[in-house]
Order: sequence, then structure tokens, then C-alpha cells
Amino acid sequence: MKKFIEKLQFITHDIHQHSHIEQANIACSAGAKWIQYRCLTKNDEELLNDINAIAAICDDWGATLIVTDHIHLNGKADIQGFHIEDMDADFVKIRKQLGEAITIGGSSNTLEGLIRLASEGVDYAGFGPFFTTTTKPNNAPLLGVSGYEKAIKALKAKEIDLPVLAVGGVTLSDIDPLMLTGIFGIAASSAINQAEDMRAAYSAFYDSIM
Ligand SMILES: Cc1ncc(COP(=O)(O)OP(=O)(O)O)c(N)n1
Ligand SMILES: Cc1nc(C(=O)O)sc1CCOP(=O)(O)O
Ligand SMILES: [Mg+2]
Repeated sequence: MKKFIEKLQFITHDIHQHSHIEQANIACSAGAKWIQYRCLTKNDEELLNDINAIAAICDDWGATLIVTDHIHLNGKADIQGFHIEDMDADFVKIRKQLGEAITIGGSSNTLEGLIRLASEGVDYAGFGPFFTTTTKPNNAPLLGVSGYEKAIKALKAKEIDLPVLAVGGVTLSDIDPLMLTGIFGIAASSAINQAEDMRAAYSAFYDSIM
């Protein structure tokens, strides 16, 4: 089943400047169509309060809502998909649990990981880190532009059709060289939500990528 996958996924984060709800609202009002609510610090009641508010915003703006992990919340709010951060997760089992209609994203730091994600039927993969990021400190080697070039070439050679998003430390000036590698798109958080003018930062990303 084809899912709604866009070239730009905006990822919310715990930051002092804007709540997750504010981040989703600003991004959607600037044109975001694909939001990942990434909150790993709240209990279920707090998560559902946020998710219900963000789902209503997404509904108003025609955006698709992905939630990071927390798959036990499936069916408890208007969530269109889940991004699973556990790279060793059994995606076949998760697909059985969530069903065909739910978008499932996975993460990888390696080509081998991407190949496994594709074979287990994820709808898209976050592949990173592109560069250093404070959003989630990461010990994996930085991929740089050449890491994407190599991985996309290898996926093509194997005729694997998996939408790959570059993630981790992506800034506005990285978009053009990254998109030239043949990736499907970009997932970004801090370059947008930590900008002085978040709406302008989202719009600049969007204009550059579309
Ligand atoms: C689109 C997208 N990509 C990646 C992540 C986070 O992935 P994570 O599992 O944290 O990756 P590593 O830090 O282990 O490299 C995400 N939430 N969304
Ligand atoms: C959740 C997450 N993990 C990442 C990693 O590289 O491990 S990047 C990321 C989200 C994107 O972060 P930003 O755009 O702020 O660098
Ligand atoms: Mg990470």
C-alpha cells in the first residue's frame, strides 16, 4: 500500500523555545505536510494530550502525523504512522501488529541496515547521521554527502526501491548537494525549530527542497 511520503519531514523535539504543539503548528502553517512528533520524555497521558492537539493541527492543514516509537498508542489517537528508532526491531512483527494502512519508518546508520529495512517492508528510512547534531548525540560515523552517494548507488544496483531520508545535522545549505545524491528527501529538526524565526526557517527548507 502506497503511503504519504514527502520530501521534507519535520521532527519536533523537546526544546525550551517552543512546545511540541507550537512546533507542529508553526511548521504546518508554513506548509509542512509531514510531521514526526518525537517525544521520549512524557507519560502516556501527556503524550496523548500532545498527540491529540497535533493531530487536530495536522488535520486542519492536511498534514500527516508520524509518532516516534510508542506504538502501543496506535488506535488511541489520529496517528498515521510510527517511526521506530530501535534499529534492531523486528519490522515484520511490527507491520503485523500495526497493519498495512499505517506508515512505518525505520532508521539506519549503514547500507546493510537500509537493505534489511527494505526487506522487512518499511515505508521509508531515516539514514544518518549526515553531520553532527545535538538533537540526539550519535556515535555512528558521519555519512557526509559521499555516504549518501554510495548508499543510493548500491541500493539502485540491487534494485531496492526504498525512500531514504537524510537525517542528522542537515542545514539549509546541505539540501542541494544531498538531493543530488538521489535520496528521496530530508528529515530535519534543529535547523528549523531552533531558528530565531522558525516559520521562515521551515519555508526556506521547503522552498529549497521542493
Ligand atoms: C526520519 C528519522 N530518521 C532517524 C531518526 C532517529 O533515528 P535514530 O534511531 O535515533 O538513529 P541513531 O541516532 O541511532 O542514528 C528519526 N527519529 N527519524
Ligand atoms: C532523532 C535524530 N537522531 C539523529 C541522529 O543522527 O542520530 S538526527 C535526529 C533528528 C534530526 O535532528 P537534527 O535535524 O536536529 O540534527
Ligand atoms: Mg538519532
